[in-house]
Amino acid sequence: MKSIYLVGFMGCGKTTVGKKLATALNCQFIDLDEEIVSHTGKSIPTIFEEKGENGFRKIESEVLKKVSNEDSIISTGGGIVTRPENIVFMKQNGILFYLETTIETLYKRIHQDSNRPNAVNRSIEELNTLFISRKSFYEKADFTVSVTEKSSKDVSVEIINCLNSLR
Ligand SMILES: Nc1ncnc2c1ncn2[C@@H]1O[C@H](COP(=O)(O)OP(=O)(O)OP(=O)(O)O)[C@@H](O)[C@H]1O
Ligand SMILES: O=C(O)C1=C[C@@H](O)[C@@H](O)[C@H](O)C1
Ligand SMILES: [Mg+2]
Repeated sequence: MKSIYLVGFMGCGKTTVGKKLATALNCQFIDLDEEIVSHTGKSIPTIFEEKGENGFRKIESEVLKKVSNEDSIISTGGGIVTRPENIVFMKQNGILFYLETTIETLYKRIHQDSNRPNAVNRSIEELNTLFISRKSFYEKADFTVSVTEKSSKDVSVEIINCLNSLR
């Protein structure tokens, strides 16, 4: 099996669905944000504070390359697609699933969480502007799975069915 990358905006469920998928498929689970924290020894808000978003993106690309293994489910960070080189790398190494939903759903899930510097203190309109600016990059994924009004288990079953249909 190739690596499976989950991409999509903050709050679409990449981490939650990724864990379920890895359990169901009995393979390694890698959360890129968690890897960044363990490689640097710093929280994501601290990295943003100290190095800015550009510094964070540089580390993110390095860690992506370091941890990408075959037979893994890799939940990426919401902004991974902002660097075209990351999309090229992930496409060479695996299959990309875009977990797609509405800005209303995303906003409800993330607006109270202080661990996402790009979401904290942003109105739904501001987040929507960021979402729209990234949409066409997420859509470069091999498959788009709508997650609206589906449980994370349902989403993982849908991804497994899609993978089975490729065999
Ligand atoms: N299908 C779902 N239905 C309801 N709630 C969900 C679903 N998937 C995820 N959530 C909830 O939404 C929140 C965000 O989920 P999660 O952390 O998995 O998103 P993410 O895509 O990994 O975000 P980020 O890009 O910031 O890493 C969590 O509180 C999670 O429990
Ligand atoms: O969408 C974003 O810009 C981000 C999403 C998170 O997963 C983290 O990677 C970080 O908070 C940045
Ligand atoms: Mg996540």
